[in-house]
Amino acid sequence: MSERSGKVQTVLGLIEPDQLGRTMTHEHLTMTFECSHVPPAPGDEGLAAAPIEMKHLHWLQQNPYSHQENLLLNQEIEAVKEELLCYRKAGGGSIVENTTTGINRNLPILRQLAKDTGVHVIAGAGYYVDVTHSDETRKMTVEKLTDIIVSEVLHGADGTEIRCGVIGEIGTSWPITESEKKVLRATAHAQTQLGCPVIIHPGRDTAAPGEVIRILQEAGGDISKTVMSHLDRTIYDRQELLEFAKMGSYLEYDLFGTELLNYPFNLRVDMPSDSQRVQNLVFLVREGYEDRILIAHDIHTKHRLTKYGGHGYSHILENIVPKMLSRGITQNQVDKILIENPKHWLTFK
Ligand SMILES: CC(=O)NCCS(=O)(=O)O
Repeated sequence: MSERSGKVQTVLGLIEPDQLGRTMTHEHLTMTFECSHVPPAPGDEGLAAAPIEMKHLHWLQQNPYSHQENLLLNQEIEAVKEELLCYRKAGGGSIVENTTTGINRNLPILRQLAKDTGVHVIAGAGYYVDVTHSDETRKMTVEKLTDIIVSEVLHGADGTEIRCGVIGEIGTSWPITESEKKVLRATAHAQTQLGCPVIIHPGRDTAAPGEVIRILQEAGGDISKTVMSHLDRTIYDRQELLEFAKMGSYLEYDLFGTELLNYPFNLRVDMPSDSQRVQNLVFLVREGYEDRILIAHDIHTKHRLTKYGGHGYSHILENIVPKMLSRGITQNQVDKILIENPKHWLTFK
């Protein structure tokens, strides 16, 4: 038993699980996403370099990764603070902030935002995808990576004493690279030592989530305490979804608010609409998975903030929950998805 057992670790310290309230399990409050810049289509260079303006909003919504400035969420601390205050007013209690090494985690800012807004913020330990791994990271052994991840949870990360409360989002590509496999094994070893929650960013291929779970399992990870993120853009076939669900991880639909015709990272993917995401939740609930579902918006670019005409952090509470209820998901099931499931996932063993 450690001091963390039975508790949730926020950037302001340990809290009782019942204090969490409604929780978005996959968001970013400050990060940079330059690693995922997509060159604009020929002819769009001017739009890609122009300041963000109302008249360009539709283009930005359809090409979010082709606009360099849009990838700098770290420039919007004041706007994010305002949005978190709105999130609280809308009934939100907590946010899991998934920014890991490679996309500019900033723990002092997370702590300040938590202090200023009263929203519980849980920070993420570990590493994002391979393209962001430093040479030093690539050379590390699994043991060294494990020690670093454990230390980020026990003692604090990035030279601060601010502690992470989950491992992840741990980034993986497709195919999974050797460096990413080492980080996955280190994640499983750290989870075994700490009894903590884990969250994974899978590569953009239907086979990716299952492969990640197999690697974690072989390294001794606790799959029942692991979240598979971004299922929206990763597994679309219902039979394949059920096969994956049987592996036992939490199933996360975390791109609510993203309505995108061409998904630039995998043009074969038809990004679902919010209505289709809700249909997937209804399907999983009917198949008996209401205890395994988590949802969020994964805000990681400027244009999704209300300041820029986006949906903000309260979209699920204000718009998606009523839609879920109107499609036959009960209030009790909504509470499971937004309160009980996050609580069980985030509580240290
Ligand atoms: C920050 C992050 O990794 N978001 C996921 C974007 S993706 O397009 O679903 O991979």
